[in-house]
Amino acid sequence: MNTLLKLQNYAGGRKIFLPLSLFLSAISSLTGMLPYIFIWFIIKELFHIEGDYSQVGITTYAWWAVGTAVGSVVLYFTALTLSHLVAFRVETTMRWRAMQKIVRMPLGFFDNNSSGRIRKIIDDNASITHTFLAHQLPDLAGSVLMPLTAIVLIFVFDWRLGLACLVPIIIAMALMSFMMGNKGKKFMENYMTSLEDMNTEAVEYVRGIPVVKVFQQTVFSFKNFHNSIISYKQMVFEYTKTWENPMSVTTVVINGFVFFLVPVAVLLIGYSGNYALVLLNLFLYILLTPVFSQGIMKSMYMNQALGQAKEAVNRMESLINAEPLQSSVNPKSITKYDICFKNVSFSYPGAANKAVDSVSFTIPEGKTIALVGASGSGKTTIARLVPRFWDADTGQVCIGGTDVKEIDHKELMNHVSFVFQNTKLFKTSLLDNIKYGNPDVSVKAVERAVDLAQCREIINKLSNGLDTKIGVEGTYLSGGEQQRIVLARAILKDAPIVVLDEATAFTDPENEHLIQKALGKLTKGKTVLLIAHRLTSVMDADIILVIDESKIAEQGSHHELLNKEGIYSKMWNEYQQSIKWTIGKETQYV
Ligand SMILES: Nc1ncnc2c1ncn2[C@@H]1O[C@H](COP(=O)(O)OP(=O)(O)OP(=O)(O)O)[C@@H](O)[C@H]1O
Repeated sequence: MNTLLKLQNYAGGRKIFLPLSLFLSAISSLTGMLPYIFIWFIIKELFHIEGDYSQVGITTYAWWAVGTAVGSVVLYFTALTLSHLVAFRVETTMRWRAMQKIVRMPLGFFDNNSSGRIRKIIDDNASITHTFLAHQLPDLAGSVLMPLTAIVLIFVFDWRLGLACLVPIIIAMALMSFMMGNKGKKFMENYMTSLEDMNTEAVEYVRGIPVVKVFQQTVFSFKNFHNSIISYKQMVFEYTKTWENPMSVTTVVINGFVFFLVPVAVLLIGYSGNYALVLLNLFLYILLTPVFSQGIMKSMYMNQALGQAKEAVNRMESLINAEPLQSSVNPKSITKYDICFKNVSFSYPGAANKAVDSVSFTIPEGKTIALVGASGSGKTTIARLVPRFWDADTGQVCIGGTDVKEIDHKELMNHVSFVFQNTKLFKTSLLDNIKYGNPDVSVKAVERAVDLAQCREIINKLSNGLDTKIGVEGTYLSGGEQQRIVLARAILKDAPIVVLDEATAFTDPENEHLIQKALGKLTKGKTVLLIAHRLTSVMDADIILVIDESKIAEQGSHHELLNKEGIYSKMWNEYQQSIKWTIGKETQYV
């Protein structure tokens, strides 16, 4: 019931259709019982059992039987139409609300929730609620009411045959509640989680196929994907095994009413004077018992469908009700572009240790600060607190003296450009890729950004120039070329604050030279936060912060830090050694 109320919240103006559909399908089920009773009267009249033969009576009963059968079908059809109307509305609203929430989530949310998982949560769960509301719900009323009415009827016509019918019903119900108990609920939860895991791992697997092929591996090399399939298989197999015996007994019992009815009827014929009436009642009960079988089977599937719908709504709501990025009631604008971290600490959700621990520093407007340090020391996390991938747990991250939480989100995004190592180009034209986020800029401005980002020779070698579509008809760019296109996008944006996280990583020397040139144009006169493993890229920074185990360990200019002979100077020496080293021999560093 709770699930139905939750679903109704998404039905908007069609809320009333849900109870209406249930009501009509309930009436349809009751009406569907009437033809059996009219047939009973027809046979009674036909064989002169307890009364006079009446031609008018038979015809009238026959018409009533046909009329109620047709009426039941019409009512059911109307109930289905309403349930479909409400199902489409609920599904659309759920998808809509989930999508709206996703765009309001902190960017860091997408680090921990892969696109595969999010797609699964939204697509699959919305579809499950649709199937439940449109197709299964109308049967809910019927599956409850029909057997209940049938139970009343069997006692009205002959309570002794009624008791005989009750035996298989009780056995089936007991087995059903055993199968559907807590174990069933837990299974549904695990089942949905398992499907999500498999989906996530499948997406990861498909993304990693080039690596799998290069190393001549099979699906078994993708341990997580393989494990997710195996654990899904095991869970479903074990659960199915627990159903094997009770399900077989239930199916036999609910389809074998006749074996319980016939012995009782034989006894009754022996004791009762009116054997014709006993036979007539037996005939009616044999007609009615498939209603029980159907009802019990339906309510069994209904229970399962209800459990699945409940789990689907809960999962959908875990996304819809997720904590979005907090926005200020009186959002402020950015007027100055210095960045200040005031005693900032941050831990990732569920992590035991802080990823950023009491970090304080200032980047004056127009200056460049570089973060260096061992892998996992917290550099990326610090950089990502500026554009609010996450919000600091304690302390403040300020731009121009204003806490980033107080700044209007759009304003913040407009004033910060970030370029990361894993760049993203859309499968559309180069022009659209560069203009992304600035759709109204002139082609002239795009051309200028292309030149500044050292992309001219990339454009010139493509037959359709800027209109060439990426990722189709064999048009692919190298990693370094893609990086330069992304830099053109950032140059066009011309944001006063630039965050660069490993923007030159994994590029060949030729590309690196061009990228460095493009970065020079992008960062000129801007407030820059730069992360780079190659220490030669950071030596010109105004200040270098050395991050060690989530804290600032040292800070100063390149020369100041070298003179300190601390962590930075050690890193610098190791870096020099590493670039001296070549395969097979050591070359002299010049
Ligand atoms: N999305 C995340 N969820 C949970 N923990 C994370 C997440 N991203 C990073 N971490 C953890 O936070 C710590 C700091 O990571 P961070 O990426 O900031 O380090 P880093 O210095 O930038 O490393 P690298 O130089 O390798 O990029 C690490 O222990 C890392 O495992």
